[in-house]
Amino acid sequence: MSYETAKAAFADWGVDTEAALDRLKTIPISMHCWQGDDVVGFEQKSGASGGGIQATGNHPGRARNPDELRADLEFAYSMIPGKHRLNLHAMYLDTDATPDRDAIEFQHFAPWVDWAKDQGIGLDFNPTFFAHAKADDNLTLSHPDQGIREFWIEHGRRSRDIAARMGAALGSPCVNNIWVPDGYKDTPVARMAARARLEASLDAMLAPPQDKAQMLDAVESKLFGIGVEACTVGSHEFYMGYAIRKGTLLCLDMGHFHPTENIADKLSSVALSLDEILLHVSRPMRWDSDHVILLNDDILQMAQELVSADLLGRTHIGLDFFDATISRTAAWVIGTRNMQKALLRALLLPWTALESAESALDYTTRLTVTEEFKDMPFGAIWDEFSAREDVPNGQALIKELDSYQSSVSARD
Ligand SMILES: C[C@H](O)[C@H](O)[C@@H](O)C(=O)CO
Ligand SMILES: [Mn+2]
Repeated sequence: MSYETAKAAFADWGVDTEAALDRLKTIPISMHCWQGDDVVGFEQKSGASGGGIQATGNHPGRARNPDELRADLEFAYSMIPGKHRLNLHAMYLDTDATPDRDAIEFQHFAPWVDWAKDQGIGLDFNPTFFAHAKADDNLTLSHPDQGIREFWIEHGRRSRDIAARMGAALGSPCVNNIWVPDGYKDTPVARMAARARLEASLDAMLAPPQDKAQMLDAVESKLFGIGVEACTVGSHEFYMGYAIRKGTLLCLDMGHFHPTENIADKLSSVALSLDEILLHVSRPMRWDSDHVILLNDDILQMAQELVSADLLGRTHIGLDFFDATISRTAAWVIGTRNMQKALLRALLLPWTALESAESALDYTTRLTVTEEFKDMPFGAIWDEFSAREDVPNGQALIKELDSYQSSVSARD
């Protein structure tokens, strides 16, 4: 179907496709660097990612150094319409120096900032509280040992400084997201003590003031992880309370809740108490939290909530998945485009009609409209968006993904 025909079909329902395309173009997605190398990082050491997160698979082409990762990212961005961001973890420093985590500085990340400037993209950042000998107990900021806590507090403080410098250099606030793996494999007896230590460490870490125009603090909860099945110190309730009391962003990771819980339903609840939200868009499956996102009901409902609750202006959308069984660049491209497609579909819904049906308790009309809309020509609108942004679709996209993958397959 041509764009003009599809546009007319949406106009019949009072939906302006041009307004939807204009809005979609302005929504950046923060692509996570760690999909490109299986969460290994560039600290000039070997070892597993730890912290209960693990990429499985051995598809050829893993980026082995910052240059390879940047090349892969550039390719991925060229297959995704619009301008996006990069979400960098502290263990992806680019330097010949070998600073420990409590000694990282902005200069160790300067090549990333220069590159981001060249690309015209913003950066987000994360302290790395895993894959380190001082995290081997699965306890970091809540460790009973004060020396270990102080080590990680220093890492966190430095990460905030680095994030602020990144934000200042790029003219766009850098979200610095704190996720710690802290937890217990078996039932602990002193949960309160662990949570009090985590809170005190976070307070110490966040004490130095930062300019919100340069960096924004975010905290991320989790229900459980491999090796910490019984208790996660930074649970949802812990961080929701912390974020509300301290004025940080709350990071909602779609893979960090019980499988029957729904992020779409949480957004409006937390948004009434928080200024801004960070999303880690992911796809949980059984006990794993990080499959490449599909254009499925979870993602569609979340995007609908962002649009209907008018939350796009205060929600930072980041991705968080890692799959080493498929082309890593294809994973980024598929996942990011799916997030955009979900947003586009949400922007193309007849919200006025739906909301007036709901407020009139006319649930029959609400259901009829949402079901009829499933047959609307969303694909033609996406095709138009991609064409305007000079990005391929369908078989042309597959050809590009295959050809890039072939060019990196010889990496060992
Ligand atoms: C690498 C990320 O920090 C990590 O995935 C975190 O965000 C998380 O979700 C851990 O399960
Ligand atoms: Mn996450």
